[in-house]
Amino acid sequence: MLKIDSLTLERDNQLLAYNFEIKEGQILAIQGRSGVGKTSLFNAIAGFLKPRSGDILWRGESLLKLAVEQRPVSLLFQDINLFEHLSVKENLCLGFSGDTPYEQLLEAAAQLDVDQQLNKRPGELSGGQRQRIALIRTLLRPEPLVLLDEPFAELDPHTRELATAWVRNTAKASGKTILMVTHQTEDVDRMADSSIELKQAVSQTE
Ligand SMILES: Nc1ncnc2c1ncn2[C@@H]1O[C@H](COP(=O)(O)OP(=O)(O)OP(=O)(O)O)[C@@H](O)[C@H]1O
Repeated sequence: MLKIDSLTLERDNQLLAYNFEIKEGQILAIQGRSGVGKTSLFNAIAGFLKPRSGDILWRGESLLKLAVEQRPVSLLFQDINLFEHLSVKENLCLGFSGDTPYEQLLEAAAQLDVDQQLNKRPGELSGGQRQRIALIRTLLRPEPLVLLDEPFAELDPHTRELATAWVRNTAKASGKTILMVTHQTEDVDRMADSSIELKQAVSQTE
């Protein structure tokens, strides 16, 4: 279980408030207007933003006392970070300590139609191709909790369908718990086990 327990974050003199939980192995879609605090929530779960109050509990333990690198979290932000001096294939293999699942990575690249791009540099790829490379790496990393911030934004409808199916199948096969920000109702219908809509910031701080 991931429990977001009466969490508040201070951002831009506003207090953002969250309270929900998700069972392990489930996929939760998070919706809500621009600026409502979806990315801020991911920053707090990953450890980049310190909450003002409340708690984030994973398997009953607070994540707040853990440093970023100790948290059981793999995340894909909107501004995808790929290293330009490395090939796409090297980028794909980054971040695995020890056991890099080469076969799984290559199989995923083929399924998502980016297997012809592996020897290129990230700068030679389209936005949608970069997004798929980052998505593969984020999901195949060993961390059990996966945060995806608009992971399909750059994809055309056909590729989007491929990618949503791949994410769901991969997550279910490996028991991942996924929080996914999306503005598309069809992503929610195709992928999510449940969804929540975040509401406007509750109050202004002094
Ligand atoms: N680095 C930052 N420093 C200060 N305030 C920030 C920062 N990033 C975001 N904010 C503010 O925090 C609030 C929530 O922003 P956030 O990016 O979490 O929203 P969002 O729901 O993810 O929006 P979008 O759908 O546009 O990505 C906004 O009022 C925003 O202006």
